[in-house]
Amino acid sequence: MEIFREFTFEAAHRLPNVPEGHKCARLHGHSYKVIVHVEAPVDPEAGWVMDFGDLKKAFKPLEARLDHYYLNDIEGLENPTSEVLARWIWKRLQPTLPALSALTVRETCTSGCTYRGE
Ligand SMILES: Nc1nc2c(c(=O)[nH]1)N=C([C@H](O)[C@H](O)COP(=O)(O)OP(=O)(O)OP(=O)(O)O)CN2
Ligand SMILES: [Zn+2]
Repeated sequence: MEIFREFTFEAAHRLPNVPEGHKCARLHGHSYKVIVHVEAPVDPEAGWVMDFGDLKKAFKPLEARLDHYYLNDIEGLENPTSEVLARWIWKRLQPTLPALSALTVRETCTSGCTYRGE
């Protein structure tokens, strides 16, 4: 079964590689939403895949690194598109969450991406 937990953080960014005149070349911010999915069998004794609280603990260091920062200043996020950010988070979360199955990064209510580690 697959479970998920949603996290939010606020951050500023600009996209340095967009075509000239693109609005996203300008400094702006987002209330990012990250949805972390974990897939594993339901433990028959506990009745859950894993404790949502442990998911929260696993994401905490990432939230601390991203919340209220200028993403372009962070190593690996010099071009902080949703896609780059999803891969960046995956790489850092997967070692502590080996059952990580999908990661959705939403920049706005209507835009985002889902990464499955491919
Ligand atoms: N594939 C991607 N396209 C875009 C990304 C991205 O990360 N991956 N990022 C942006 C910008 O960061 C932009 O801030 C968000 O884009 P957009 O959805 O266009 O945002 P708006 O809220 O301004 O949308 P409108 O409906 O036009 O108001 C751009 N593209
Ligand atoms: Zn943006």
